[in-house]
Formats: sequence, structure tokens, C-alpha cells
Amino acid sequence: MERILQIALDTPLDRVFDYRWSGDEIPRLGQFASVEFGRREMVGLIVAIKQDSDVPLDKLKPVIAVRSQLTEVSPEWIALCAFAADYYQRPLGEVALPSVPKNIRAAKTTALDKALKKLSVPIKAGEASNPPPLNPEQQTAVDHIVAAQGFDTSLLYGVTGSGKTEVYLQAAAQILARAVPSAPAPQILILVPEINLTPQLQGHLQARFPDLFVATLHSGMAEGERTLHWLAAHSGKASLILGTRLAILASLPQLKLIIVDEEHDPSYKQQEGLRYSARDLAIWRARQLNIPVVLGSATPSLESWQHTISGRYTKLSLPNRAVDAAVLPTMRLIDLAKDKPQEGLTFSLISALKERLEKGEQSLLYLNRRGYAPVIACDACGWMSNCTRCSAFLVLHKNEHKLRCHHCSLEIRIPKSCPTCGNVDIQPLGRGTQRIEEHLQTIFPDARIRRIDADSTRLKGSAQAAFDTVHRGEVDILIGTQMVAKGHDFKNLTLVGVINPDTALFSQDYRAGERLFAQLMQVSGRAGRAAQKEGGSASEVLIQTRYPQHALYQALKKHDYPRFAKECLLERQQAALPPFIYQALLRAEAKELSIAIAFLKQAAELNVPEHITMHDPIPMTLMKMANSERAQLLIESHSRPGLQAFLKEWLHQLRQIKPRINWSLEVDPVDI
Ligand SMILES: Nc1ncnc2c1ncn2[C@@H]1O[C@H](COP(=O)(O)OP(=O)(O)OP(=O)(O)O)[C@@H](O)[C@H]1O
Ligand SMILES: [Zn+2]
Repeated sequence: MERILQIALDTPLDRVFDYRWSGDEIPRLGQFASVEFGRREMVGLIVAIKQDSDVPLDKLKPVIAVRSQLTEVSPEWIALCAFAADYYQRPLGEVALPSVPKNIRAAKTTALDKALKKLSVPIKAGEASNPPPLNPEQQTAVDHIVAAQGFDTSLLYGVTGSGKTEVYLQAAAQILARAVPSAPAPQILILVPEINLTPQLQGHLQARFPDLFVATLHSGMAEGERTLHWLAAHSGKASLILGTRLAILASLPQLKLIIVDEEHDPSYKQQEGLRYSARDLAIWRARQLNIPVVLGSATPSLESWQHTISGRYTKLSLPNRAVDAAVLPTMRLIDLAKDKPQEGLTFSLISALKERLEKGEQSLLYLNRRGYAPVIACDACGWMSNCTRCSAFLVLHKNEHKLRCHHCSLEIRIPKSCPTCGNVDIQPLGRGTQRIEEHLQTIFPDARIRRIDADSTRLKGSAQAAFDTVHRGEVDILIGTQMVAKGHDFKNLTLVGVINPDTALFSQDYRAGERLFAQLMQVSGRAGRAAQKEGGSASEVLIQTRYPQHALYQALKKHDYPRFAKECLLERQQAALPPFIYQALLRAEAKELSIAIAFLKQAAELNVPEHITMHDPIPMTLMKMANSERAQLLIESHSRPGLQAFLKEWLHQLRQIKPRINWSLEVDPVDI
């Protein structure tokens, strides 16, 4: 008998498509099938099986083939994709299909069949490493997590180096131990904010659970590998799944626990296409499956912190460092007005570096700006190296002899003289990591200095290799951007210097302060993770600032996240900002700003109910990018369901206008 298969396809059209099926065996919901769409063959996901269709049967095309070698995805997984599609206002097909590896969606199945064959290779077991005994706070945290009956969200608020990882490992071990021979083994998903944090944790997991398949999922993997690991998760063969934000959309039929490490990290929010928050989806997924979810951080997001105050999340605190006798570093604010920097480095910082070098200890200099200098300028006429395509400067990359735009990747050679007045004396202004590196090498010619940033780690595997040299003690001074700030457990590091954090204090984005505080706490936390050696120096963090009295630095100095959070939340409440209200952002880009603004105005004048606040359209902070001019419209509501209902209706109207302009909507935006 003929059936109608309803199939979700990766297209911008907000609907699913009917196809005919007349084979003997009826396909199952959640299987993948190839069909003809327009003139090409596409692979889609079967989301419903029906007897009839609204479209006349003779107009329907037949399904080409069903991927029967692959078990179907679960109805829960489809429901997760459907929720994400609905919440972030995208078509289901644009959520579900891109979240499975290309090889599964490819017209040819050779790569898929090869990966399936590889999957059946048995795992070689080894000797498991012994877990350390937990301290009482860690024990309480583990006990709480494993005692959860069903859905439970806990916030593991642990200072840097407090041993959050050990809590994850031991909670995981207890949940994995619930496996019974007759049933499929439990699965645990662990999310980390950055690709370069996966190898360290992967190592810990594999050492602790040598006979289990640890799957990793992140965007830096080759297609074949990604297919294999996705299939390991999907088939239940992998018990532990470690990944970056995209892993939240993996098919995990036996999921029993979700862990989101560094839950406050902005990189959990996808910034293009489906603009989802992996942390928020993790909580939704845990509720759907009725399982516990753990959010870990030393500087939780204000959203999560507020939920511990309101009682929705349980706060589990680790107030001390885990290693005996390791203490949080002393924070020193170096007043740039008193200690005038030479080439960006104050006397205090140079002396502290010198002391570490003499004692054979490691130091870390943090500067969240790569390149040699953020701009070059002409003294005579005031010319500056603007990008011709963006409202941004071209950054000087001296080693590569290039000026480069960090937004559109435009590259030009460094001009020999000023392009406007011909003056040969053009100078770099400000400094990036390369310039600090160059200067440091002149001060400490014998020191082993290593820079780790996006430029120095372009080649696959090079970031890992660089971190390994630090762990092996082959580096005296490490210089880096936020890449080096998070999560790494450097054992011999006793000094962190923060070069130029002030700019973020005056950003237009109300989240800038929260982000800066988190970054500085994170990077400071790299110091003093082991006990002070005899004759060794006490661990310190030196922050070079023009505003040592600023409340943010004062709270930082005392490692006082709760105080900082309290003040921020009070401000947010008074100013009616998240987490006390809900936001969405409509963005538009066009050849000219006025066109983008006109479109947003038109959108703002559509039927808007009273409970929705529409702000005026404004140019984006980075107004021009890659020759497009961009504007944004902020939408607010006191009710999340109210905002959701409005957006649905509003987008429907907006699509009817058929705007000839690129636009996108972001729900719960993090960058404003
Ligand atoms: N119970 C314990 N006994 C002894 N050492 C421990 C214990 N728990 C953790 N450690 C050690 O403490 C160090 C810090 O732990 P870990 O890296 O998990 O901290 P963290 O809380 O994740 O820190 P961060 O937020 O800075 O990444 C590690 O070297 C770890 O091996
Ligand atoms: Zn540019």
C-alpha cells in the first residue's frame, strides 16, 4: 500500500514536504531518506508517515531511497529539533539536517557505510587511573547530582582550580555504573566552550574510563572522523560524549546526564544561522528527558545565578582550591598613572616576570588583542589604516608583512608611506600580542617566550602542540588571548599579567562588564593551581589599569563574584534588562544603512501588541561589514511566552512583505 512520508529538508522554506512511498517495507519515523527537491537530490528526515496528503497524489514525487542501514533518530531528538526551530524561529529542516554530519546527508552512501563498518571495531581496554578522594564540598556536589530523581538543574559554582572536573568525572562514574547487562548503557554529554579544551578533558575521561568509547564532537574535525563519532553517539556505543556547543544537537538515545562546563561562556551561543544557546537547549533537553543537568562555572552567568536565588537551580559551591595548600592568587591593581608603562609593560609587571624567570616558574600575559598593533597611523596628516569594506581598522601583522581586517579578512601590504600625504613616517598605534612578544624578547633575551593566539595556531593540531610545550615546562612566558585564559590546568604558573583590560569598561553593551569580570577571573585562575614550592614565589595576578578604583576591579581583587553579581543584578533590575526581561534582535543589512533602517522601521510598525516594547532601529556598533551596512532593532517583553507568541506572528507578517534585504532574527541575543 502506498504511504505518504512527510520529510523535513534543509531549505529556508518554513514547512515540511510530502513524498510518496510504495515499497514493501514501510519506513520508520526518524529515518533519513533521499528525495528529489527541485532538480536535485537531497537527503531529508522522515518526520511523519501518513495515509494521505493535502497535495493531489499525482503531483507528489516518489521517495528515491531510505537510508535503512542507519537506525532512526528518536522521537525525542526530533522534538528537540522542533523545539529549537520553534524557539529560535527557523524551519525544522534547517535545524535537524545541518546537525547531522554531511556524510549522512550525502547522496552517495559510501562514506557512511565505511564509518558504520569502522564502528563495529571493539574498544581496547586499558588500566583505569585512580580517582583522588573528594573533599567534602566535592562529595556533597557529587551526591546531589547522582541523587536527582529526574529533571534537576544544579549550578556548580566553584572557584578556579576547585576541582569541578573531578566532580564531573565522579558523578559520571556513578551514573555509568548503573548500566545493567540487558539494557543499553547510559550516555553522558559534557559540553566545553572551546575546541582547544577538548584534548585535556578527553585525556582525563579516557584515562578514567579506558574501556569506554569517548566520542568528541566539534567543528574542527574532519568529515570522516565526525561521522564516526556522531554514529558512535547515535548508536549508543559511545558512553561519554564530549563536545562544543554543536554537540547539544547530537542524537543520544540513552542520555542520562548533561554537564555544561564554563556555562557562562558566550561561545555557547551560536552567532549565525540557527542562533541557539547550547546551555539553554541543554536545560530544555534535560527537562524533556527527565534527567539532571549540571552547569559549572567560577563566574556563572547572571541568568543562572538569578535562578539559584529564585530557587529554580540548586547551588553547589566549591569555595576552595582542590589541591592541598594551593590558594587563590593575590590580585594587585597596577595604577598606570603611577607606574608608567614602557611599550605596554609597567615596571611592576617586568619585575614580577623577572622574579619568576629567576625561580624557574611560568608566567602568563593576557591581552585579548591579536596582531602587532590594532592600527597604523600617519603623524603628519592623521591618516589611519581603515578597512575599505568595514567600519574597523586594518590590524598590523608585522611578521606576515600585512595589514589585515579581523572582520572581513581583507589583506593588503603594509604601505611604505602614507597613502594620503606621502609621509614615510607611519607608526603603529597601540599593541597586540605580537608586539608584546617582540618587546619581551628584547627585555628577556634568554627567556623561552611563546605566543598562543588564533594567528599562531592556524594549522590543525598546532594549538594542542603549543599547550603541550607549556605543560612540559618548555615555556617561561606565555602570551595569549582568551584562547589561553580558560580551563587549562597549568601546574607551574605563578604569575598572570593582564595588559590592557580597560576598554571593555566603557562598552555600549550592557553585558561587557559581566564578560570582562568572567574573563579576568578565568585568566587569574590559571595562577597558583599547585601548592607554593619551597623558596618559590606566591602566586599573583597583576592587572594594569587606569581605573584601579572601579567597582569591577575592586570586586575582582577580593575574588568576590557574589558581590559583583549582586550589584549587576540590581542594576539590571532597575534598568529592566535581562534576566528580568526577554529580548530579541532583528538585524538587517543592505548596500546602504538607510535601506536597512527603513526596513526595520517598517517591521516595527507592523501590528505590535502593547506588552511588546519596540526600540528605535539603530546602526550596529560595527556598522559596516564586508561592504554591507547594518542596523538592528531591539524587541523586549516582560514575558517569555508573550515574546515567543509575538515573534511567530510578527515574522509571518514580515515574510509577507517579501523584503529584498538580508535580515535575521536572534532570540535572547548576547551581543548587543
Ligand atoms: N579531590 C582532589 N584532591 C586532590 N586534587 C584534586 C582533587 N580534585 C581536583 N584536584 C586537582 O585540582 C586541580 C584543579 O582541578 P580542575 O582543573 O578540575 O579545576 P576547575 O574547578 O575545573 O578549575 P577552572 O575553573 O579553573 O578550570 C587539578 O589539578 C585536579 O587534578
Ligand atoms: Zn574589513
